Amino acid sequence: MARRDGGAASSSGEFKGATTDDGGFRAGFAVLVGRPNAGKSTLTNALVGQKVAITSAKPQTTRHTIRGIVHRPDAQLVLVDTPGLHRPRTLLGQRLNDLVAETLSEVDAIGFCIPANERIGPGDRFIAAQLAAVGRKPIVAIVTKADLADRARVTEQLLAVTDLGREVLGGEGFSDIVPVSAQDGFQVETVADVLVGHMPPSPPLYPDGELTDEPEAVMVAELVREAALEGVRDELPHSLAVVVDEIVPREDRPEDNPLLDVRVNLFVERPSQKAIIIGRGGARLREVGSTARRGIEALLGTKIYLDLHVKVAKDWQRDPKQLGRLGF
Ligand SMILES: Nc1nc2c(ncn2[C@@H]2O[C@H](COP(=O)(O)OP(=O)(O)OP(=O)(O)O)[C@@H](O)[C@H]2O)c(=O)[nH]1
Repeated sequence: MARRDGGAASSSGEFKGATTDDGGFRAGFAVLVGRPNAGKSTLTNALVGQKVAITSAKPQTTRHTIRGIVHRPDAQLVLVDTPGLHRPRTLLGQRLNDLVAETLSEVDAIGFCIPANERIGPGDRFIAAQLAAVGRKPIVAIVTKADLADRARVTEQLLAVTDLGREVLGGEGFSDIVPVSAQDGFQVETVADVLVGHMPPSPPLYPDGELTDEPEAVMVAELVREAALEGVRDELPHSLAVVVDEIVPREDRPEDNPLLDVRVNLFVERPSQKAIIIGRGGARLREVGSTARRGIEALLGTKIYLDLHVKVAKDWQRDPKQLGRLGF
């Protein structure tokens, strides 16, 4: 474990408490950005305390903006989990980046996730430059995966992140720098405190207990997507789009034992990718189906029949009409 004595470094030298001066409530929006695999989804889940965003060992899995809501007695923090900011290579990439830019302009604070165990690279610099362009927003640097680095390495990374902030943002750089491990809970509270400190005085924005405002279909699609990408090669995440066709109650079921029919289409770009998803004799698709079904049943709280169809939609990433049809 890296730093148990952590705490947050604030450029102004003071720690910003959660409540307003008059002890009032704070509420607002924060977004976590960072390159693919930086740990954004895992941190969102740790902050919210329940699995809402979908994590995966493969980059680029968070295609939709998913909000998790941190409810506290003194504050409400609405977290938006974006896809990784990255250089646009395809039309889809451009649309994702537009989505990110739009999201950034609407939030009260930005959490910039940088893994403790990897050197700062061109991807991080690119994102930092994008953030600098957003203007005067509090940007909190969050050094993630602190459990994967020893104490000396975490310290070194905190210094490197400080330098990056001063260099790219100018002045004092990042408003705060916080090391965290979402995996073992180290400093997750501190990240929440620091982000809440940047929220404006406001009554709660959402009713208590609400964890996400994503439509169920999007979360169902994400669960299928996560299952389909489990253990596959790097090229597939970009080439897979999952669209829920329908979720309908099966007729003639007893009231105390309902069943939902969930029909989902998986679009890939090439027949070879279709073969990967389906597997020999359909074995892999069956596995994807049963993994996704368990998640969807837990999400919807009812038994489902999951019907998966894999289709080839050639170059769907580059074709605006296809993108529209796929819901992007
Ligand atoms: N050891 C350790 N692993 C972590 C931690 N946070 C995330 N990970 C792992 O890092 C990988 C990527 O984490 P995600 O949370 O999916 O990363 P992301 O930034 O949301 O990734 P994209 O959706 O691709 O943008 C997963 O395998 C996580 O289990 C952490 O605090 N400690």
